[in-house]
Amino acid sequence: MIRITNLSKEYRGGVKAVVDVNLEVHKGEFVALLGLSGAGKSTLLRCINGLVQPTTGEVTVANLNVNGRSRELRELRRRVAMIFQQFNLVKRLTVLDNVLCGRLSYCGIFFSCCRIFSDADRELAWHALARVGLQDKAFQRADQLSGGQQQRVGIARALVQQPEVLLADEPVASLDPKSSRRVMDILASINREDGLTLLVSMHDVDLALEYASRVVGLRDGRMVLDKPAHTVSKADLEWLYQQPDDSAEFDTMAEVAYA
Ligand SMILES: Nc1ncnc2c1ncn2[C@@H]1O[C@H](COP(=O)(O)OP(=O)(O)OP(=O)(O)O)[C@@H](O)[C@H]1O
Repeated sequence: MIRITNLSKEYRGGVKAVVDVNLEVHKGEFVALLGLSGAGKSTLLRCINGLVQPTTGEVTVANLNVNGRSRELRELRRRVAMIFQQFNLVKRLTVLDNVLCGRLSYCGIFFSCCRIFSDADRELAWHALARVGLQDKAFQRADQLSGGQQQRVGIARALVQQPEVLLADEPVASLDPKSSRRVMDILASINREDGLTLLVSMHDVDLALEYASRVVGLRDGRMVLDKPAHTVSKADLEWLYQQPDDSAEFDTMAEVAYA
């Protein structure tokens, strides 16, 4: 479903955020992306949906080239939805209107500018709100909701896009433990019931190991861990989260932890 080949991203100023990453994610997998702050998780996710242009390498999603022609990119943007740590909702719009924003890529320019949605779109939005348990908040302004509720709106917006892949950039980093679990439960049910492929960057290792089927770890932009979640050991995590200063051997260590 997602194929990443020799992907590197160097930002202006010479920061190497992603270094020669090769990764294949299969349909229906639930992959947690782990690593220290600055390890390159967000950059990698953004390269997958075309928000960041890689310096070298290639990404395809469902055989569509992320850096291909603009028509291909438009199609890809429909198939790949993303949710963010800070939710990225339009604060002054209602919850329902925010969810309907997930349909914009299916409308013509006129309809999307005027925010005119079909009955079918509205039905999809109601259904998505029911799935995340927020139908009763449909007509409230988005900024009147708690963080956990706003993230659930973000998920509903992603669902109405009817994507094949859902990328989530630290979706629970700003939430309390109870809200985090609720969001993770919803993501797990979407993965299980809809067969959506999930790639989720996280800082909470326990949650990642509990919910994901596979763990990919980045360190200084390099992929240094790729294992089924149930086989990830304490030593793997210590290695992954070792501060760069702690490990003079890092550069010379040839072997990475793979299944
Ligand atoms: N737009 C940018 N311009 C320049 N450097 C950037 C840019 N975005 C990220 N970086 C740098 O690239 C590196 C990787 O950042 P990235 O945000 O991808 O890491 P991350 O693992 O997602 O971190 P966090 O967990 O803190 O979100 C960091 O050194 C960061 O400072």
